[in-house]
Amino acid sequence: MPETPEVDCDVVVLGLGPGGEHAAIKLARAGLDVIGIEDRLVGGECPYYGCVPSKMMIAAAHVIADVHKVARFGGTAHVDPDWGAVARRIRDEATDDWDDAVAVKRLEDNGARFVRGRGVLVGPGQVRVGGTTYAARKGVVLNTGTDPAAPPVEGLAGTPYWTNRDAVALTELPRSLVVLGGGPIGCEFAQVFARYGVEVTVVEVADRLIAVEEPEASALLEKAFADEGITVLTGASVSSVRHDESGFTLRVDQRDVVADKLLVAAGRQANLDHIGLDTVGLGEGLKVVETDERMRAGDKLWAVGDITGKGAYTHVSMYQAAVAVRDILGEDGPWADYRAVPHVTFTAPEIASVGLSEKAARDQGIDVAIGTGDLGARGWLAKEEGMIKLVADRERGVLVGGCVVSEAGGEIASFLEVAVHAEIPVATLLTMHFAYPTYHRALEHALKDIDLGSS
Ligand SMILES: Cc1cc2nc3c(=O)[nH]c(=O)nc-3n(C[C@H](O)[C@H](O)[C@H](O)COP(=O)(O)OP(=O)(O)OC[C@H]3O[C@@H](n4cnc5c(N)ncnc54)[C@H](O)[C@@H]3O)c2cc1C
Ligand SMILES: NC(=O)c1ccc[n+]([C@@H]2O[C@H](COP(=O)([O-])OP(=O)(O)OC[C@H]3O[C@@H](n4cnc5c(N)ncnc54)[C@H](O)[C@@H]3O)[C@@H](O)[C@H]2O)c1
Repeated sequence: MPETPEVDCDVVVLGLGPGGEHAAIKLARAGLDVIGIEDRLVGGECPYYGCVPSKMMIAAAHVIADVHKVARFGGTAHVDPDWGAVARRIRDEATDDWDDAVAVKRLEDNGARFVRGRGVLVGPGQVRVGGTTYAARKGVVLNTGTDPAAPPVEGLAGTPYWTNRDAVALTELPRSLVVLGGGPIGCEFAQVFARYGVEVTVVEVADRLIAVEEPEASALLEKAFADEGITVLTGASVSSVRHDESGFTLRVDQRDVVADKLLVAAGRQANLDHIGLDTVGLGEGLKVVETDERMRAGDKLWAVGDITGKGAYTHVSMYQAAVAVRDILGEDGPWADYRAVPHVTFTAPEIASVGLSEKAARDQGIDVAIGTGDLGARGWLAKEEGMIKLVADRERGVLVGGCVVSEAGGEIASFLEVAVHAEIPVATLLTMHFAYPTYHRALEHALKDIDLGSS
């Protein structure tokens, strides 16, 4: 038997999503011999199929919808939506027609070596691609990310349903669409397509949209969707899916829901099967890879990104990559801390959260005090509905979480990120100035609403 060719290096990065790409470039710039291995496109889901194209679609859809506000303030305006312009921008400006040549060049220009192919762990610090083994003296950074998951619904597997990867590449829109799953992906796409004139139905098995968020946030989003003519079926159980030349038929509880196209946005599955985890002592069939505060997952192994189960967000993946890089370079932290992880669903209104929800805080046994408020003077001026909900630890007198539902909610929530991260006492926050009439001034009212008692 001929020996498998072996290529030595300091670090192999297996999977080049946002975190893997970041780690490979940082480590190579620090002088290490790095090999990055990617099966599809360098950069992963975010630039080609996720955040970037979806947010381009959202930017366009929100502008289109804003035209309809003219009548509410006085005046008339007319808009002719053109999906072709959005599709061209995604193809040309966001994805280079789904070509990663620029990203590969950036990797190599920074000193890393690149291998295209599917890598499999074959032992601590060892990854095989095709017939070649890449042996990493320091170890492997695992960043294999997720694929769209298909729920086990009868008939679904044999149909030409879409996932996010199809949705971002559409050049023409259907007349009608069912979105299966009312999480962040389903809701963002549902609103974009509805704003471009598609008749949209969202089918969600949970009793509310984006069920990980505060119930008050879900209620506001459901109202906004209803106002825009999006049909939302919550607590809805899909027993079968059929497809023929007239389109899709979903059996939802006791009725049929019919549409031209079906978008499945019912969650993700981690790319952890058949990648050789058993060869590094982790076993097969894992849903997430457990890591310590340095992102170490085992002997000569670090893991970053969605596969760690700490929040499937680009900023988490890149944060974790920076932590792993520090550990690999022998630096002394800071290590991973998830108390103030933010996340934003870019619907209108935007739902932005930081840290713990009320339920999560209570589940942790925290003595919870809640403060709520509306969007204050600016909300009233702009005729925007929204809300602020703050979650405080009464014992420590600090915020442990918060949710802002508002236009630009993600920006307003940066205040809460600082407050939760730096554990600034609520009493100190209340001594601040809050500009009038901003949205963030509404935070002051919600802070005043928190009853910290006498402790
Ligand atoms: C529609 C949509 C919208 C989103 N919007 C946002 C947003 O607004 N903000 C936000 O923060 N997050 C958003 N996300 C989530 C975000 O895209 C992910 O959290 C982000 O991509 C980080 O993923 P990751 O680093 O784990 O790896 P991924 O991006 O999943 O990349 C992993 C890479 O590993 C490669 N790979 C897998 N297995 C192998 C193997 N065996 N060998 C070689 N290569 C392999 C894959 O081909 C892939 O390129 C969105 C996601 C979607 C789908
Ligand atoms: N703006 C952002 O930051 C952003 C945007 C999109 C996605 N993401 C990330 O990507 C992750 C994945 O997003 P997602 O929306 O696909 O997943 P998700 O798991 O967050 O939501 C999926 C939804 O589908 C529902 N569902 C599952 N099976 C179903 C069925 N058979 N019938 C009806 N409903 C069903 C679930 O109850 C859930 O509400 C998110 O959790 C988030 O971390 C982030």
